[in-house]
Amino acid sequence: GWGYEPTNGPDTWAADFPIADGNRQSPINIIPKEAHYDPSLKALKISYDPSNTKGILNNGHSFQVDFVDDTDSSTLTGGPISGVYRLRQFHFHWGGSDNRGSEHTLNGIKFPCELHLVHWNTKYPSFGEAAEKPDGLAVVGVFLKIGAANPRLQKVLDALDAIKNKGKQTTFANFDPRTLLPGSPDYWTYEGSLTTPPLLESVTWIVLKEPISVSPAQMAKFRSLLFTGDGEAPCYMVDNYRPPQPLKGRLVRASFK
Ligand SMILES: O=C(Nc1cc(S(=O)(=O)[N+](=O)[O-])cc([N+](=O)[O-])c1O)Nc1c(F)c(F)c(F)c(F)c1F
Ligand SMILES: [Zn+2]
Repeated sequence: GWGYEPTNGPDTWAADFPIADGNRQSPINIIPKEAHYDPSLKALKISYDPSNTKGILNNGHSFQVDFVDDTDSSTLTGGPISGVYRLRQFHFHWGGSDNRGSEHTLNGIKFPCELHLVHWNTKYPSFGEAAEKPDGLAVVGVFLKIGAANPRLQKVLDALDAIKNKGKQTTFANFDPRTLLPGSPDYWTYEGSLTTPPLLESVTWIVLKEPISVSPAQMAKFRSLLFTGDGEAPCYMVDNYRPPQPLKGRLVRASFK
């Protein structure tokens, strides 16, 4: 199956997922000077219920923290979206060293890691249905930059020893993803896609301007995970990011001047 190695990585995905060469693919390089300030953009309204936390899973491409999404208790509204989007899961993308790892870039600069909080539009009956619609998903992206250790990340990182291999999952409860968000509400937004197969063009991207911090030791924790299953030749889970894709005439809007 698809992955991030030379034989199955981003340059090979178009063979099985032709939409990889589509007109609204993600991620992109964000050039702040070329973004359009849109005064009509609302503030993001994020309210998560930590008791919705369901578990943490090594899915072979990243690790994800899943949330119960059968009620409107953990939602995203406002910003560039209309209606109510429910939090489904969050996950990260990161590099084998601190000079790479993020999917979105800023003026061509890569960050060592990027957090994605995946939400789906409740005007559709399910996540799977929403993922097939042009306004079905909203993903909030947060850059992580090297600095002081981030205490908010630690609870997530401490769970990784239990999910070292692909397919492993463990209990994870009462986590508030809001604690991972930066102080500034400023964001860029554009219409894009999932950045992993099936690369569906159903995502309104909301990329926050202010990064959060992560320490080198914490980055080493991310890099201790394995792409591979128990009993397979071990391959460290690093460089699980897709590089920026062509903008193809899309507008990037900014919520701030
Ligand atoms: O649920 C998904 N989560 C997800 C998205 C991304 S993402 O990078 O594409 N993203 O949107 O942030 C990265 C990872 N990850 O663990 O790395 C993820 O686990 N993907 C997903 C899927 F697997 C499907 F089979 C499908 F039909 C669908 F609609 C989906 F949206
Ligand atoms: Zn992602």
